[in-house]
Amino acid sequence: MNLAIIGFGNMGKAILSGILEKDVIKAEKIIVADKKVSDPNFELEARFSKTKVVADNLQAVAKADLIILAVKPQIIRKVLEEIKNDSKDKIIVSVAAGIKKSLFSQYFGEKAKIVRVMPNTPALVASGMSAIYYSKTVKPHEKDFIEKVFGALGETVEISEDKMDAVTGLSGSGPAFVYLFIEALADAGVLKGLDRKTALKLAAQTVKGGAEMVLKSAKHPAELKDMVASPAGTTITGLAELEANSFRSTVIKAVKAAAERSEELGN
Ligand SMILES: NC(=O)C1=CN([C@@H]2O[C@H](COP(=O)(O)OP(=O)(O)OC[C@H]3O[C@@H](n4cnc5c(N)ncnc54)[C@H](O)[C@@H]3O)[C@@H](O)[C@H]2O)C=CC1
Ligand SMILES: O=C(O)[C@@H]1CCC=N1
Repeated sequence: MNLAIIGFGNMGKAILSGILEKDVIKAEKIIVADKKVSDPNFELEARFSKTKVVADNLQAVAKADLIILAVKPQIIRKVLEEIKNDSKDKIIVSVAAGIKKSLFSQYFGEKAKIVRVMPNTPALVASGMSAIYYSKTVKPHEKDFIEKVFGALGETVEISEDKMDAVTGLSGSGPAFVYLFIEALADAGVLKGLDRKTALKLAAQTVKGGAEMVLKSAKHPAELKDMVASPAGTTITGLAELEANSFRSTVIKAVKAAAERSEELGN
């Protein structure tokens, strides 16, 4: 498989990192295109030095069997217009939030092999979560290969397209919500006298440990919460404060708003 990645920003880099790290596709078979490459100040990080990086999208797609589109939803139409004649019969994988299969069909035809993926940035440390939707025309061995590509970035799950906006609000945008929580925990630690470095480590490891408990213990989060909260203790006092300030309701509203924004981007 020859791979082209169009868009070499946060997500394009995260995907390439995972592919190279797990050796899913050899660097020599990958070509990356990003218009910023033509900027005289553009510098390629050493870890990507074996991969060909160009400014011209058409050069990237010319020999590709698989094209990963990692440009912003707002400019994807422009890129599709540019590559449409040179990309028929190739597998098109888009990570763009909100952009539906029906748009790709307009450019590549109804029978085109379209895959939509919603990854997240923890992919950079192989702890990503990617939800994948395959159009019916994608063959089982092609699905296996794409599963391997995104499996190199962390966990994967197959979903129907109508769930993609919900996934985008939850696991696509979710890391940013988690970082805000970690930052707030650390700030609180600093407020109570911890140094910043220690506070941040305590906060991040607490979130990581909590997540691992949910994933590995098979216990409901409510049961795990109850295990922490001693009668008349510290935890229940803190939990009461979170409830009084609508913590859960606020998180639900944040994910809902992000999912609705994803819907809007597709319209
Ligand atoms: N950042 C994230 O956490 C996630 C992003 N996504 C999706 O990934 C896509 C990319 O997002 P980011 O990487 O965050 O954005 P970004 O802004 O970091 O990267 C986009 C890249 O596209 C390049 N670009 C702009 N116009 C171009 C053109 N005409 N041809 C080729 N390249 C061009 C830009 O120079 C930039 O390097 C978006 O569609 C987003 O919805 C999906 C899941 C998570
Ligand atoms: O903020 C965004 O639009 C992208 C999609 C999911 C995460 N980042």
